[in-house]
Amino acid sequence: MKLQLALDSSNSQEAKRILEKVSDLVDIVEVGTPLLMKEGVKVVTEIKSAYPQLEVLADLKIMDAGDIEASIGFEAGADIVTVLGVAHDVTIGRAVNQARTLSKKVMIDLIAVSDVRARIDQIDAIAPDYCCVHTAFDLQDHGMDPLREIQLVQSALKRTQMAVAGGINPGILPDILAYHPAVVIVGGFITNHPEPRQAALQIKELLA
Ligand SMILES: O=C(CO)[C@H](O)[C@H](O)COP(=O)(O)O
Repeated sequence: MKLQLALDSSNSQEAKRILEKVSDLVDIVEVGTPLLMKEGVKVVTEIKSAYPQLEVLADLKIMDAGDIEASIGFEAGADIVTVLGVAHDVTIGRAVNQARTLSKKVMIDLIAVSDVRARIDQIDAIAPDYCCVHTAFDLQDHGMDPLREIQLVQSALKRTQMAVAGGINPGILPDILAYHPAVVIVGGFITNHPEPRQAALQIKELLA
C-alpha cells in the first residue's frame, strides 16, 4: 500500500519545506491542483529532479484533450497524472494511451461522479492504473461518509487499482484500510499539522 502526500498549498516554497520533512515516509508526492494553477508544471519538474526516487503525481484533473494535457504533465516529469472520471471515455482512453506510450500512469478521480455504480465499470474497462474515491474539499465538512463508495468501487474494479482521498486522518484510516486501497492519499492532515513529520509517522504506523 502506497502513501501519497498531497501538496495543495499554492506556495511552492511552503510545499517543498513540508516535503523535505517527510520525503522518506512517502511513496508518491502529489503536486496538487492549487499549486499547479498558481505556479505551473515547473513545480513538477523541480520536485522530480530533487526527489527522483519518489513517484510524482500531477493533479491536473484533466477533463478534455486527454493526450495533450497528460503529455504536458508527463513531459514535465510526472509519473502519474489525474483525469476526471466525469470526462468522456475517449478523453480517459487518450490519456491512458499516452501513459502507455511513455511508460507512465493515469489515476482517474471519481470526484463528482453521480452514478458511481454505473461509471466504475466503464472506467475499469479502459484499464487506467488507479481509480480514486475522492471526497471533495468542499464536501468534507458536510459529514460525508466515503466508506459505502469505497466498498462499491473496490468490489467492482477488476483491472484497475483503488486509491482513496479526501480528508483522510488517523480517525477514519483504519476503516478505509479494511478495503485494501493500493494508494492512500493524505494532504491536510500532514501539511496543516504543526508537526508534519509526526503526522506522517502516525499515518505510516497505521499503514504498516
Ligand atoms: O485533490 C485534492 C482536492 O481536490 C486533495 O489533494 C485531496 O483531497 C487530498 O487532500 P486532503 O487530505 O487535504 O483532503
